[in-house]
Order: sequence, then structure tokens, then C-alpha cells
Amino acid sequence: MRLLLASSSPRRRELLTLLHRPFDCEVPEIEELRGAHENADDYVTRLAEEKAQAVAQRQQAPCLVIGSDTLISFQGQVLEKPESYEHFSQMMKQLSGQTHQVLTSVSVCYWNGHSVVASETALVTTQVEFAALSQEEIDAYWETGEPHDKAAGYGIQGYGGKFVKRIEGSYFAVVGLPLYETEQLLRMFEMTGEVDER
Ligand SMILES: Cc1cn([C@H]2C[C@H](O)[C@@H](COP(=O)(O)OP(=O)(O)OP(=O)(O)O)O2)c(=O)[nH]c1=O
Repeated sequence: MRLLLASSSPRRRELLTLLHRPFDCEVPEIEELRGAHENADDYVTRLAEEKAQAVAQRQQAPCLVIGSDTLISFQGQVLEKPESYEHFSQMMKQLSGQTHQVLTSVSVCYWNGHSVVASETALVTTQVEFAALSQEEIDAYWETGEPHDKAAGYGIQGYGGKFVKRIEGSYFAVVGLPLYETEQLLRMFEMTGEVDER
């Protein structure tokens, strides 16, 4: 049974290699737009499911497809990737000296070549406490080029790591793919018998 990762993220690809299964990557093309009354949990869950299913629907043969999505929830607001320097700077000022939640969902779907037979999704929430940041630090961080493709504009695994005082939850979920939950979902599908052993 072929395993596919529905992602353009180099971080997710690297993390999935740690689960020791051969896989291929395909980029999901979905619109990321939150519904007016959709809360952060529902939104991040829907996006992971849509990514997995978008890639599954292109396949001729049976496969398992993994999709994932990461966003930041802070005081009732959802923070996604920065659209500009101004947007980035505004998000960093909001997070400065505060604790925010990183929400990452991972969805696995089993495609039989014609339809989605089964789909399971896990949502992982991690608390991240940021140090108080000066405008100089925020500006210098923007100059590294790291923020632009990351939720809320920071990467805990890179230069952004020095802003993180404490985390409670899954480090790997913050980087983009919760390893424990992904392993559990894959095992569940592998054990059902519907899906052949590789
Ligand atoms: C908070 C945080 C996010 N991120 C990344 C993880 C995700 O790649 C990205 C959030 O954007 P996503 O929309 O979840 O993913 P993506 O567009 O990068 O990739 P895909 O093709 O799978 O949709 O932010 C980090 O790398 N480090 C961090 O500390």
C-alpha cells in the first residue's frame, strides 16, 4: 500500500521520515479560508482532512494519505502565515511575553482507488510561552527570511527558537507534524486488515 504525504512543507517531509515508512509527497491544492463562524479547532481539522482528500482523489490505486495543518490561536484570534512585514510585526507584538496555543491537526485517509473508505484525524494543542520581544529583535528576525512560510511568522526549530521560554505539549506538532499521533493513526489503519502491510 502506497503512503503519500499531502504537503509542500519540507519540515513535514523531514518529520515523516522519522516514522520509518517509505512515502511520496504531493502538493495539495486547496483554498485555506476560514468560515465566518468556524472556530480554530474545526478550521484546522477541516484543512488537514481537505489536504489529505485532495491528494487521495488524484490517485488511481489504493493508498493512505496524510494531511496536516498548523495555526496559532491567541485570545480568540487565529494567526496564520504573515502576509507582509506589517502583519508579521503585529503578530509578534501580540505574542510577545504571552502564552499562545499552536494547533496542529493530522488526518489520515484510506483511498481505495475510487472513494475515501475511512478517515481519522487527531488534533494536538501545544502551549507556547514567548519571551518579551523588542522591536529590534522582531525586525532582525524578519531579516533572517525565516518567518514568511510559518504560522504566526515564527519557527521554533530555527532562529525563532530563542523567543520560546517554555512549551507544554508536542514540539513536533509545533514544527508541523505530531509524530506520536501520526504513528498511532498509521498503525490503526495498518491493523484494520483493510490495508495491506507494506
Ligand atoms: C509555529 C511553527 C510553524 N511552522 C510551520 C509548519 C507549517 O509548515 C507552517 C504552517 O502552515 P500550513 O498551512 O500548516 O502548512 P504549509 O503551507 O507549510 O504546508 P502544506 O503544504 O502541508 O499545507 O508553519 C514551523 O515550521 N515552525 C513553527 O514553530
